[in-house]
Amino acid sequence: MARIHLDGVGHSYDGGRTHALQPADILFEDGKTYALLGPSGCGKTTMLNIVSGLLFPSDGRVRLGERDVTRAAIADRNIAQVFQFPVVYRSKTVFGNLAFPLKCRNWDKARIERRVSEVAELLGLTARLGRSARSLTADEKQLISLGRGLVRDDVAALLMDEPLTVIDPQMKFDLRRRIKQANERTRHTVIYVTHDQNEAMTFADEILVMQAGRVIQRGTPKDLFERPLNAYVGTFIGSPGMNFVPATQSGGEIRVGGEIIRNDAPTIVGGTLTVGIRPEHIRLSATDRGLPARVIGVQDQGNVRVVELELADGARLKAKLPREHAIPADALRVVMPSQHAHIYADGVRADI
Ligand SMILES: Nc1ncnc2c1ncn2[C@@H]1O[C@H](COP(=O)(O)OP(=O)(O)OP(=O)(O)O)[C@@H](O)[C@H]1O
Repeated sequence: MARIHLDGVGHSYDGGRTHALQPADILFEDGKTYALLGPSGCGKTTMLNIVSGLLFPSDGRVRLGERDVTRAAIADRNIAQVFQFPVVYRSKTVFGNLAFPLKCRNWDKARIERRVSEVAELLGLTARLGRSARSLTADEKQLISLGRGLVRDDVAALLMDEPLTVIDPQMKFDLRRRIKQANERTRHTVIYVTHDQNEAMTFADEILVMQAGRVIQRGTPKDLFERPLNAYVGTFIGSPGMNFVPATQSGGEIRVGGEIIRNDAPTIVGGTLTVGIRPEHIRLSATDRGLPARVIGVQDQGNVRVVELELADGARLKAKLPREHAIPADALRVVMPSQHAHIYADGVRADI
């Protein structure tokens, strides 16, 4: 197990004309689980491949613990990696596949059997240990790839690149929980690439949100949900994403549609002001407090409803309400609790 330090690391695939990964300092602490989250092409796999050694960075140094591994071969890094699509030895049994990384390191037979049976149990593969890998479904083959990633408890880090893409959606939730449990025992440093915010939020101790080759915010799932630093993170995280509604400032007061939403605002110089508020934090009221609004549409999501609203000035926003909360039919008002209403100037958090 080791901390991973990307010291000024960046990468250009075209000799420096453009950077797929902008040079930056990034630290992954020992024993924590990280998710790299962002849309396709933002540089997640590039960063992961630099850590694993599949790619040598064009800028900076990579350190695993105290060791500089910037130009070290993959085999010299003691890292386990799981890819998006299954990589299995078709001629071997499930047991043979899971045992392979341990045999390569000359573990004794009893220790191999113990560890393989633990991992097989964790992934629900026990009954298939004697089967040929060739005969398995794509789901099952990916479980073997995951198992090979998890089987060594002495690796410096475990890197996973969208490892659940081919897994049946019903199984994903359960598998995430199992992988997390396995890791709570081994305390590997894990870096997990995903473009799925649910996956990142449920799996990681800390999430690095990426956009166009940069990490634009890192924090716990709670931090990113409650305190997004910019509109990009606010809308990328959450379902639906954060609402941003036009606002005005006068002294310490921030108003939306003439209503005071905050009275403790710092002086904000320049930029278009908006108030950012999560759909989960909006309340609807039939009393005279709050902003007059009308319902545009209601989306039923089972135990919650997402209500699309329009304010008197035409601004639109969404509220996410528990099913049992009534939606007032007349004189509907939108209440934005001040502790959840954040101020943004040109899409950047301005009240911290
Ligand atoms: N081998 C390569 N040669 C040239 N450009 C590349 C290469 N690999 C990736 N890129 C480019 O680098 C940028 C970052 O790609 P990368 O695969 O790291 O992003 P990603 O966030 O992992 O995306 P995805 O989720 O689609 O895999 C993209 O613009 C991509 O087109």
